[in-house]
Amino acid sequence: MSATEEKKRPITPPIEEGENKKQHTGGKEQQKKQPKVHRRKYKAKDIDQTSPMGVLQFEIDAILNEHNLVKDDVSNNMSLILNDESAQQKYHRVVSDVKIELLTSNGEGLALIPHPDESKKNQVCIVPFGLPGDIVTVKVFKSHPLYVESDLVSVETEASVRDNSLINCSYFGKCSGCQYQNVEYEQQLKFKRETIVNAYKFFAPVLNNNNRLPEIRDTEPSPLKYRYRTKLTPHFNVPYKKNFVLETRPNLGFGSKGRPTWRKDVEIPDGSILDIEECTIGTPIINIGMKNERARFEQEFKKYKKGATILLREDTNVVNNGEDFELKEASTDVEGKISSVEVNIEGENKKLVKTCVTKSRQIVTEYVNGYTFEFSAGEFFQNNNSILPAVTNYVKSNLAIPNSKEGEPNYLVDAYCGSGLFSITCSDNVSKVIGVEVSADSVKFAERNAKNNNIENALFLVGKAEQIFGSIDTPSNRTSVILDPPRKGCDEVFLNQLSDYHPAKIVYISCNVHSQARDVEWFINNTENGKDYYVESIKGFDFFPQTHHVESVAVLALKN
Ligand SMILES: C[S@@+](CC[C@H](N)C(=O)[O-])C[C@H]1O[C@@H](n2cnc3c(N)ncnc32)[C@H](O)[C@@H]1O
Repeated sequence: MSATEEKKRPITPPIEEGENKKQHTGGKEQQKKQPKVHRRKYKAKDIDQTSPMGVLQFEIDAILNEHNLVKDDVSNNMSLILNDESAQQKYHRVVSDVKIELLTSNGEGLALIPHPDESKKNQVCIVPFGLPGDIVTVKVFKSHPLYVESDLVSVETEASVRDNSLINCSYFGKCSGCQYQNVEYEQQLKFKRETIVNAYKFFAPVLNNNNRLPEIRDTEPSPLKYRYRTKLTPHFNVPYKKNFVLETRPNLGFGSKGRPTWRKDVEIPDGSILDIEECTIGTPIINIGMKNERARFEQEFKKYKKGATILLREDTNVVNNGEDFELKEASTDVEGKISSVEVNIEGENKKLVKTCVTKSRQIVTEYVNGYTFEFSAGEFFQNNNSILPAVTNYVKSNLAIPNSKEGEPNYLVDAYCGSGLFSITCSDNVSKVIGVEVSADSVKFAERNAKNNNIENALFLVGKAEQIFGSIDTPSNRTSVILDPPRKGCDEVFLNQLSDYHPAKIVYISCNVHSQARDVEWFINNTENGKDYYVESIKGFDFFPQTHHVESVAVLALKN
């Protein structure tokens, strides 16, 4: 055996996990001390079931069910893959003739491919940018106990939903931001509705299996399909080395999704961060800001000792036509002039003057349905301004308490209210609004926003939603509650209190329909008064066209 062959040998013999090592060391001479062999073990990470990785487990079950398979039929020998280089090569290979069967909630294709080790077995393979019906070639590059990850190499037969001529961005197919640019918009909306259907199937099985869910409504389209995102955060990396000085400008842009090669019309350079000059889902002023900040970075990158994120947040100044106005601090062009974009408001004698703010503590303004909202540029605010009138109107129309008599008072509790978007836009239909929010900073803005919009019936409290009901004195049978929690959803403490409070209506808005479905199931089936409610409607809103994301609004009402 030559020296090079020697080097290629596996580091350790391929011992199965749990196998008695003595079997391999039998014989007297084996009593001698053997050098300790370090074997790598697969460590499963704790995952939130409602995160994309958690949802994937349900999606794997779905594809297995479809083929009458069980998990053993697709399992991978992780001990072997981690400890045996030749096994690794066998697993991480190119596979052709792969049929994409499902789309995950993360917007990736899911397929079954032959197992590299056992002819009777298969593997579940994730194929980013693969669409249901595509026949593709993939390169498997990472293995997990029940699935493998791959890059899309080429598309041999295109799915009927694929139309690559629709692609609007030269980085689509490698950038991790968009998944659906090559799908007609109507079809994107259908995919998103399917995500909601599946979320309730996976996370609300009791309600789903007992026909206690309404038909999921059609997804509400975004008025803007591109150029809608009012916030972008391009970033860059600097290698971590002592006294390291950057010689060339690092890539500034967004994370890449593997190393796919399927786009034959453009060559997208590799890199964990793609260098992106323009993002077609960002608003015009955000892209002007991106150009300005890239030019500045070109001059200043040597100053950076570590990677960073650049904030680009749209700021909207409402200006009466013909009135003089001064622009606040914002991104400037190479000549030091503040960049701005003007938009006329139809039928009104005012215009919107938009700039791009880069400082996270700076106060910015959004204009929604005639209301203005101020908040810190780095804080949460919905990122697609164009769909906000439709969403806020929908929420408002669903707060009405059934069988109300003329003149009867009615109240609104807006849990997780942020800087007051729903409290304020829904305030004119109700006697009093109480907004609750954990961030004191956001509450200050909610109060300020109520004042600026001449809203006098709103009160905002700093506190955890889980602790609010003690301090809320509105009669529950005349009160509707809005929930708009972060991605992880509500906790059981909150849902129990909500059930004890027993409001007349609940409108639950969510950017993670999986945690929403879990919470709705738990609220109705596990809380004291949950049985008094039914799910009146569920509808998706497309805040992020071209991507897999969908927001969902579920309305719960009291049974008669
Ligand atoms: C998805 S945002 C919604 C904000 C607001 N409804 C809007 O649309 O602008 C969720 C908000 O919940 C707040 N939050 C997070 N955990 C909370 C908790 N336990 N109690 C109250 N608010 C919380 C966050 O600070 C954030 O403002």
